[in-house]
Amino acid sequence: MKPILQNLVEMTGHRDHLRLEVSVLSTLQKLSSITEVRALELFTDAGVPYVRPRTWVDNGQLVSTDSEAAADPRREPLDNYPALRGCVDTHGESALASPRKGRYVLWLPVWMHDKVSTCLEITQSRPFSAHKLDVLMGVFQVYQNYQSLLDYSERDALTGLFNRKTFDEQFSRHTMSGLASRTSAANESLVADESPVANEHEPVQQWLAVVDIDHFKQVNDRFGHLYGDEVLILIANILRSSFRSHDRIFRFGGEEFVVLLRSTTLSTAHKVFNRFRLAVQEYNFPQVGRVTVSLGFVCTTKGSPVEILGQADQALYYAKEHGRNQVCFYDDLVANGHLAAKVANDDVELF
Ligand SMILES: Nc1nc2c(ncn2[C@@H]2O[C@H](COP(=O)(O)OP(=O)(O)OP(=O)(O)O)[C@@H](O)[C@H]2O)c(=O)[nH]1
Repeated sequence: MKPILQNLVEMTGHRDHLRLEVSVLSTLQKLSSITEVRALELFTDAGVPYVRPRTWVDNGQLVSTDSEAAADPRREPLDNYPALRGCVDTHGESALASPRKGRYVLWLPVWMHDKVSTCLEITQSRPFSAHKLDVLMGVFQVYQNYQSLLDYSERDALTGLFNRKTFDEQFSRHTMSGLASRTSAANESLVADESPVANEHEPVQQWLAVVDIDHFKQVNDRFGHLYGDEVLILIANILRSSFRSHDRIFRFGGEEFVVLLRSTTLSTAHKVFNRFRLAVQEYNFPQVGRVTVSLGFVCTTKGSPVEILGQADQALYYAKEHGRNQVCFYDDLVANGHLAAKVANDDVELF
């Protein structure tokens, strides 16, 4: 039992979901008779449920992918795993596959806010004994509880979106990995492989948008803070339904939100940001009626996190000063002479 305890201590030392996942798999892998461990990601694409490996053992090492799930060539329809599909549909705790050729597979879905996006898969060469299942479930429970604690610390209490602290961590990591992929020739094929097919004239890139509710102070002043809070919750819901699951949405504080749009072209970015703006404009907010948002966005490939955020903010304030309820792209504003490009200042470091 001692090695398991040591592994649990190591596992709960992580402050990152993916590292925690690797750590739990490494713990499970060390148990006797286990031949294979994987973490599967469950997601839907065009209404069809899929599953793909996110962490698995390769040459004796646990490896993970952070690539876009929908574009992963290893994805399979969830229907290929009937026992797991049945378990997910019935909100089950675990599922055992029918044994095939001496392979016994156990699935443990990770339920979070009544949703499942991760499932651990444990394979062994003989049937799972009751004692073994007890040990596995014990380790899994610790992992699941710790995942939800981590999740809680990463989110804003009012809207359930990721908070500013999480943005700071994820965005600096995102810009660092972007820099690495641009400077490392070895990484180029990986990045190309993981991105959706680009239009030959339009590169696929990442985009950062800052969203701010227009005249939100008036909402609070006229209807009170409770209605103001409800507007924030409803806009967070519209944000969640307007973007894809691998995009990231943060509440930055007050009535300001940030969206990180992954792997898409400039024209698609314009389209989806405007689609979100129109969805807000058309929504009938209880008591309050109509609310609008302004949005400034920029590509995340050039500059430090501070510069990128500053440029999106400049575009947002341009939108605010020129009528609100609109989407402005920083590069267009600079190209048309409406904004002066900010001079890069590598000395400034806020992250
Ligand atoms: N209800 C509620 N209000 C908040 C919260 N956080 C910030 N606010 C309010 O958001 C308002 C922001 O007002 P301003 O920064 O003046 O901006 P605005 O009225 O939206 O005007 P523009 O941005 O110029 O369109 C203030 O009244 C804050 O009190 C919150 O969590 N709940």
